[in-house]
Parts: sequence; C-alpha cells; structure tokens
Amino acid sequence: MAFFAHQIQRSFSSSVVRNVVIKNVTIIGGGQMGAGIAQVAASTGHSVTLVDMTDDILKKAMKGIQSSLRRVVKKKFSDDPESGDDFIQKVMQNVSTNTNPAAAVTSSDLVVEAIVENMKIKQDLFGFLDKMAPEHTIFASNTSSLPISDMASATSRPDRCGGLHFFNPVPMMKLVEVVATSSTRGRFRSLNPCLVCPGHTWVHQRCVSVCHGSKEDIDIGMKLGAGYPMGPFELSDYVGLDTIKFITDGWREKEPDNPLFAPSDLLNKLVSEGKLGKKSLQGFYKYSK
Ligand SMILES: CCCCCCCCCCCCC[C@H](O)CC(=O)SCCNC(=O)CCNC(=O)[C@H](O)C(C)(C)COP(=O)(O)OP(=O)(O)OC[C@H]1O[C@@H](n2cnc3c(N)ncnc32)[C@H](O)[C@@H]1OP(=O)(O)O
Ligand SMILES: NC(=O)c1ccc[n+]([C@@H]2O[C@H](COP(=O)([O-])OP(=O)(O)OC[C@H]3O[C@@H](n4cnc5c(N)ncnc54)[C@H](O)[C@@H]3O)[C@@H](O)[C@H]2O)c1
Repeated sequence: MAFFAHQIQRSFSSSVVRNVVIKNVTIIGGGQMGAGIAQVAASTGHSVTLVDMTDDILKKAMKGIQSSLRRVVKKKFSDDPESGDDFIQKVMQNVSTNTNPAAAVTSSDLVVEAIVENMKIKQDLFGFLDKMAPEHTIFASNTSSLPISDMASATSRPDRCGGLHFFNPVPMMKLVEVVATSSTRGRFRSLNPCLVCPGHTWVHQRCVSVCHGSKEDIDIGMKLGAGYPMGPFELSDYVGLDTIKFITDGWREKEPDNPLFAPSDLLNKLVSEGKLGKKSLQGFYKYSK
C-alpha cells in the first residue's frame, strides 16, 4: 500500500507518466472508499485533498479517518501510545478538504475518483477535471465495474488515465488492482475486475433465486463452510446496496439475456426504500451506529 501511487505509474509505458513525482493527491468523493483512500495516501506521506459536495459529508469523512487511524494505531503502536498519537496527528495534517473540485486539482499530481458508480457522472467529472488540472496530472478511477477507457475518452489525456481499484475497508485490505487501457500501452492488460469475478456472479444468482428468508443461513454457511470473513449478504450491506445495484444493472445492460444477471426484486425494493446497507443503518440487516 505504501507505494500505491507508484503502482499506477509502473503500469504505464509513457515516460510522461513514469516521470511524474507523486506528492499531491486529490481524492474526489469522501464516502467510504474515498475516505479510506485518503487515509492510506496520507499515511504514506502524500499531501491529500479530499473533495465532496458538502462540508457535512467531508466532516463525517474526516471523523471516519480519525477513528480508523485510532484502530490502526492501537495495533501498530500498542507499546508506545504517545508515538501513536503523534502518528495520527501527522496523518491528519496531511489531509485537507474542499468542496470545489476545480480548486482542489490545480496542483495535483494524481487524482483518484471515488464517486457514485455511474458512467455519465464519472465522465462529466473526468471531462471537467481535465480542463482544470495541470497537464502532468494522472487521473485514476476506483470504479468496481465500469470501463476505464470510456472515462478516459471524456478527457484529452487518455494516456494518463487508469484504474486504481481499492478494496473495502481500504486500510485493512492489501489488494489494489491497477487497471491500464489500450491507450496507456502498459505492462498490464486492461481488465474489468468485477466483470470476470465468478464469486460475485454466484452471489448474484443466489440472491436472485433463493434469498427470501434464508440470507442468515447463506451467510453463516459461507462463513463456517468456506472461511469467508463475511457472508455475501453481510458483504453486500458493507459495500453498499446502491453500489451493488449500479454494478449489477450495468452487467445486465451488457448481457441482457444472461440469467446470472436477472434483476433482484429484493435488491431493487431495498434500494428504492433508501435501505442502502451499513451506511444507512439498514439493508439486508439492521445496524446500530
Ligand atoms: C442482491 C445482492 C446481489 C449481490 C451481487 C454481488 C454483485 C457484485 C458485488 C461487487 C462489489 C464490488 C465492490 C468492490 O469493487 C470490491 C470490494 O471492495 S469487495 C469487498 C472486499 N472486502 C471484503 O471482502 C471484506 C471482508 N471482511 C473482512 O475482511 C472483515 O470482516 C473486516 C471488514 C476486516 C472486519 O473484520 P471483523 O473481524 O469482522 O470485525 P472487527 O471490527 O473485529 O475488525 C477486525 C480488525 O480489523 C480492524 N478494522 C476493521 N475495519 C477497519 C477500518 N476501517 N480501519 C482500521 N481498522 C479496521 C479492527 O480494528 C480489528 O482490529 P483488531 O481489533 O483485530 O486489532
Ligand atoms: N463500497 C465498496 O465496497 C467499494 C469498493 C471498491 C470500489 N468501490 C467504488 O468506489 C466508488 C465509490 O464507492 P463508495 O462505496 O465510496 O460510495 P459512497 O456512496 O460511500 O461515496 C460516494 C461519495 O461520492 C460523493 N459524490 C458523488 N458525486 C460526486 C461529485 N460529482 N463530486 C464529488 N463528490 C461526489 C457522494 O457525496 C459520496 O460521499 C464507486 O465507484 C464504487 O463502485 C466501492
């Protein structure tokens, strides 16, 4: 994770990208993923600007980063709590917030987008930021399922666009997928991580066909029998049911006849009722603050 900013550079053959020193990182979207990415970027010494639409959202994000850092420090500095406090203070000093994306990218070396999983909204953002950011700035998306090349096409810098797909919760998960496109001609081939993940389609199939009344059994079964830390319904709540819906609707648009991607009435109902999972305190399960 310490070298996350360099991973994207290593996947590009272009010297323009490879020679950029990444110091200033702008994260657009201060939800669960954006806040986590801001935390790891700031913890590895980068100067981070976190952007979202309102100050309230950003305040909540900063609070979340601070409490996650406390959990990290509890382990990392278990025998030296004072150094732990210093670490938290230093990391928090590396993060500033802004509700104005244009101002936030003026001296950015790397922008990581972590907003809603919707191509049109992401393309609008990429197109807008392209006009505001310096020429050398690299654009990355944290998308779960959308083609990076379609976002890159909204910019004049497709050779400097890629994917940095972090996993949730970012401070705990050690995997980051680096996604290149044909324009970046990198060492990595362009891929759409979640579109090729059979586990996820298995979950979808189960949810469509058998979830009525048996989610607890499925979750317990997968934890006890397969060693998963969370069952598929718990994990869906953790990811966010709105995000899951965006992803699965996108799959269906691409392959309308594939029975694996048939719509889930239950998922649609929960999302329409604003039951988005852990972040709204209700999804498949109920949660307390
Ligand atoms: C109808 C439905 C259709 C479904 C279709 C499916 C469609 C496809 C879905 C695609 C989704 C794609 C999403 C995305 O693109 C990709 C992803 O990110 S997938 C998610 C990947 N993440 C996981 O799989 C997480 C699995 N869970 C875990 O690993 C653990 O449960 C946990 C989250 C680490 C929590 O651990 P627990 O033991 O359960 O709980 P604890 O609270 O005790 O935590 C343990 C340990 O971790 C520390 N910790 C936890 N969270 C944080 C944090 N945010 N920051 C810092 N530290 C954290 C905690 O302090 C504990 O430390 P300890 O006390 O042990 O020292
Ligand atoms: N949730 C996960 O487990 C997970 C894991 C990996 C990747 N992702 C991807 O990360 C992205 C974000 O997911 P999330 O779970 O953090 O979502 P989230 O709903 O928690 O947060 C999204 C944030 O983006 C903000 N936002 C929306 N449009 C914006 C705009 N135009 N400008 C600035 N801010 C804007 C929202 O206010 C919100 O705070 C999605 O593309 C998702 O697919 C999610």
